[in-house]
Amino acid sequence: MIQKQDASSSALSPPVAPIIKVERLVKRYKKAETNAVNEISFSVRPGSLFSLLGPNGAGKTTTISILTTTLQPTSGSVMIADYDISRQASAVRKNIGIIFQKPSLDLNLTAEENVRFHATLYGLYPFRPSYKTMPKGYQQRIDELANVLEIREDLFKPVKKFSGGMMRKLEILRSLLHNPRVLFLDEPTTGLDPSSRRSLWEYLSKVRLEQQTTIFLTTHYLEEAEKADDICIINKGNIVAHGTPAQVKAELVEEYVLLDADDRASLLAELRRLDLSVGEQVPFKVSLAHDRLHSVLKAIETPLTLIETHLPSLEDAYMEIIGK
Ligand SMILES: Nc1ncnc2c1ncn2[C@@H]1O[C@H](COP(=O)(O)OP(=O)(O)OP(=O)(O)O)[C@@H](O)[C@H]1O
Repeated sequence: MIQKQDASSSALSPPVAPIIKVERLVKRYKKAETNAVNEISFSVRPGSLFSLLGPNGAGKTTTISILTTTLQPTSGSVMIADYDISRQASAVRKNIGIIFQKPSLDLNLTAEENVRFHATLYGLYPFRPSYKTMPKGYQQRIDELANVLEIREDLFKPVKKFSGGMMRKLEILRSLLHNPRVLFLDEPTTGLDPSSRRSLWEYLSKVRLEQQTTIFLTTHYLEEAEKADDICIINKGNIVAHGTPAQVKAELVEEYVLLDADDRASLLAELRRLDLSVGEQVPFKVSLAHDRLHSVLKAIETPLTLIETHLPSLEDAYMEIIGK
């Protein structure tokens, strides 16, 4: 198992206190025979994009529900922005924004009304009957976010006229209104077409850069997780890999090149002289990181008839882990 628990500290930068710290978290549902989440520990760096990946039933929703204070853990501890989720749940809620799998907008209201009612419900601003009569602070914040998300023009339109992508943007806007330090997204792009999915990602990275928000994401889409700073793969309630996408890939899937030549004896002798790990089977399979490939190929003098590189994708790593 890969576990890079302390990706935040390096020789160049001082260690940064995690914004989320999960320690030995366990959830066992009533009457269940096994733990849905089985003593998992990980931490998330402030301002980073963190992705929790796993197949159906892995324990992602259970974990995100505990972290967002909607489900009680069986044991273990979770700290978010220095608050304990069990003892300081309301302080945790003030510091987080949540976007659930199912949209929760009122289709009969305009976009701005949806945001206004939410803001009033959460005690962020006193209720006023129109946008114009709301406090200046509210108007400025909603304008700023609507500009980032590029839905300024649509703020006063009824939500029932919105596309799926626009609704998602509105939900993001609404969840960011109180400046949360962490935004939780549970499979946010499920049901969106590829172009809405792409633009949602652009908006999320913009928001992350401009608002310094930490993003905690669960997804089934590997290409989305590949954009994350850190990923954590869970399967049957256990962490099976944790690190940057590159670390997960590098440690789980081998990078190699297949080489062949008419004069195989000469090629094999050369590969061995270059101190490369290679078997007798043809074509020769040479374990080689891609950054060394060029120099090794230049050093080989035997004329080659085959050069085939194999670079692992996160998908390869994922299938490798989940298949076990
Ligand atoms: N309310 C519940 N009562 C009993 N068992 C549950 C409950 N919710 C989830 N489980 C079980 O806990 C395990 C983890 O489920 P969870 O929903 O957290 O997985 P997931 O990774 O979010 O899956 P998916 O990708 O399908 O949403 C599964 O075995 C599931 O059957």
